[in-house]
This record gives sequence, structure tokens and C-alpha cells, in this order.
Amino acid sequence: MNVDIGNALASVASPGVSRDSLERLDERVADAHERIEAGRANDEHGYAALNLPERTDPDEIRETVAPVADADALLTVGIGGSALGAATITNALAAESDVEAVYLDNVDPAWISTQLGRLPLERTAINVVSRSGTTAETLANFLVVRDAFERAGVDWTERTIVTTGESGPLRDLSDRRDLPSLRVPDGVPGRFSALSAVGMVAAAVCGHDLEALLSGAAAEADSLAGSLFECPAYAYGTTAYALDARGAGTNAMMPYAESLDTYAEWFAQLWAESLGKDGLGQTPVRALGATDQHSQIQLYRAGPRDKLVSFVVPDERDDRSIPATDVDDLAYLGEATLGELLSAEFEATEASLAAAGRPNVRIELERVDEYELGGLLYGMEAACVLAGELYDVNPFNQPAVEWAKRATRGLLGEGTFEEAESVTEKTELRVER
Ligand SMILES: O=P(O)(O)OC[C@H]1O[C@H](O)[C@H](O)[C@@H](O)[C@@H]1O
Repeated sequence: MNVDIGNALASVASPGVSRDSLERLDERVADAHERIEAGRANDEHGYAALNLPERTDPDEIRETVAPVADADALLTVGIGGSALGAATITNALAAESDVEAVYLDNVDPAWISTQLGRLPLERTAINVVSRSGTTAETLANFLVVRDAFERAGVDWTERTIVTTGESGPLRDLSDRRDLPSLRVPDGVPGRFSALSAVGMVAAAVCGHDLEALLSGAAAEADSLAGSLFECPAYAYGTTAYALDARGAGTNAMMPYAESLDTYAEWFAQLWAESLGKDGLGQTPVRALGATDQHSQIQLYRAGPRDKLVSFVVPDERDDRSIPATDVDDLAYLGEATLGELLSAEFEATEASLAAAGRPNVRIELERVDEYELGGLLYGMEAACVLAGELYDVNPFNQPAVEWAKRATRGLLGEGTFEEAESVTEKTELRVER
């Protein structure tokens, strides 16, 4: 990936970052890069994620999924980092696959029943993913899925691949039922695990090029350097950090490709869960071009000066002509293609924000394919780790998510949790029709 941070400079935008400030920040980037490289060299917790391009073994993954290589549908049961990386990859590349990839990453009963009712279970692979093996949503959904397969007379043990940690209930189940399984690599938090088996099992079942994904990521790893002016990932991470420090507390991730819609959701977890600590952090917003030009751009251009817009735009895309029309006002469309229209809309929106002094950054891909996607995933992960160094927070833990988990367990009667008591003590001011 390449980035263009020109529209985030103080000479263009307010808030904006001056070239002098970037030069001063670059000294901190150099230190941060040294810390990152040391963490990678020692395979330290979290930093180990930036070693995945050479650690992940495509052959091992393909061998493990061989029993379900004939699947017409893939049902991934996981949540958070155990689903979004895989979903980003298979949704971005869905046009290249005959396998329908469905993600059960919520416990909405109506939605789960709809998915289980419509899939050909006898030709569906089950990809259950959980690092801990104890996540309530994942285990609940897996129990429901297993039951649905049994009721349909399909042996779920012949359709299931397990990706989990070294120990835990899922590991025990996998061992007990001799299920094909892979390890969530040690030291790699879920939101940083897309380039491990966590994201790559789904990619393999859908027939995508694992080597190309890893090769694109490896090229991004090779670009990591001690200066933001030589490293697109660090340029992005530094600019986002600097804009937040100057008031842009929101970061709208706005890809101009429908196939990258899920990527924006993956980025939201990566950015929020890694940097939202100690009262710090920049709020990620999922947006999509051109759709959100008719939804959110009004706010981005004329609302508070508290947002950075991060565009992701492929240079090449499959295209389709717009038929000629005899409607005078629309005749100009007939000479164009949909791709030309989308590209023109992106350039117009980018310029519109710059003209209003609203900071924005362009993340450029050659196209949306395995190589470029691997580079984008790796690049954003490296940008996030760099930003964590600049914020001086630990980007690899998520302590704040535990409170609600304890409350949930208390509400479901698993034990006494003071958090569950707080639920019953809710302050109410009800307004009823
Ligand atoms: O992979 P698991 O252990 O099931 O965890 C799944 C997800 O839930 C956790 O609560 C964290 O918020 C996420 O970072 C993690 O990816």
C-alpha cells in the first residue's frame, strides 16, 4: 500500500499537522521503530503479530482444511478478532470464490436461525475459531450449529475445523473428537491475527491464494523503517495520531470499494480495541464510498472539525459500462463506466473535504486482490502498533471488555459477580408513549 498524507497537512486542513511537526514526530517514530523491531526479534506478546508473514504455514492450513475442501458454504463461528479478519479476506475476495462464506459473530437468534435454515448443511464446512475457547457467543453458537447439523442428519465432526489456543474447552473438544485443528499462534491478539490460521482457514476453504496474502504482508513488513517518510504504515499511524492530538478524535475509514466494507469493520476493532486506553484513543467510524457521500459527508465537511477521513482506493478495478441514455440530463453518464463514475466521485469527495479544510488521507492499493489485501492488513496492523507507541499505551490488551463479560455471566447465573449487581441498580428515567 502507499499513502498520501498531503491533505492532512496544516497548509491544507484544520486540524492539520505541519511538516515541522512531522519532522519532530519522526524522531519518535525512529525510537518506536526500534522498539517494534526488538519486540519482533524477541517474538514478544503482540509484536509477534508482525512476524506472521514468515510464521504462518499455508501448507499446514491447506492440509488441515482438506476434509472440507469440497464445501459449497463456509460457516465461521467466532467473534471479534476471531471472525473479522477472516470475513475481511473472504468478503474482499468473494468474487473469486464459489464458496459462500457466512459469519456467525453475533447471538441474535432470528438471524442465526435464518442462516442455519438456508445453508446446505451437508455441503457446509464449520470453521469454529476462538483463541480462549471460552467466549460465550462463540460456544453458544457452536452448540446451536452442532445441534442443527445433528437434526439434519449431518455428522458435524466430519465438517468441522477448529482453530483455538493451546488449552481450553475448544482444544479439549477438538482432542476428544479428533477434529482437524490449528493453533492460534502464541503472542498474537485476535485483532492482529488475520494473517494467521485465524483468518487463513476461511481463505483456504474459499480457495484463495494464501501465499499471495502472505507475500503482500511480507512486502509491507519489509517496508517498515525508522522514518515515517520511508514507511507508508508508519506515515499513516503517525498522521492519525497527530491529527487526534490536534482535535481529530474521530477517524472515518472510507474505502471506495464495496468489497472492502468488512475491512472497515475490521479496522474499527483494531483501532478502537488497541488504542482506546487510559482516556486516550481515536474513534473509528465505518464508512463506504460512494454510498456515504449521501449519508455522512455532510457532517464530515460541515460539522465539527474533529474528524480525519481515511480513504482506501484501488487504482484498478473490474469495470462495467453505463448504457447510453436519451435522458438529456443524464447523457454524460452514458459515455462513462461505473468504475470511472466511482473514481470521479472519490476524487471529488477527497477534493471537497480539502477545499473545506477537512483533513483526509489516501491509502492507495493497486487493486483488491490477495497480495494487496495482505499488505493492507499488515500495514494497518503496523500503523496501529506504531500509534500505540506514540500514545504510550499497550495496543495488545483489552481489559475494558471484561467487565460486561462478568456481568453477563452473573446475569446468566454462572456465579456471583458484582458487575451483575450493577445491572439491577440501573438509574431509570423512562419516557413511555
Ligand atoms: O478468540 P476469542 O478468545 O474467542 O476472543 C474473541 C474476541 O473477544 C474478546 O473479548 C476480545 O474483545 C477480542 O479481542 C477477541 O478477538
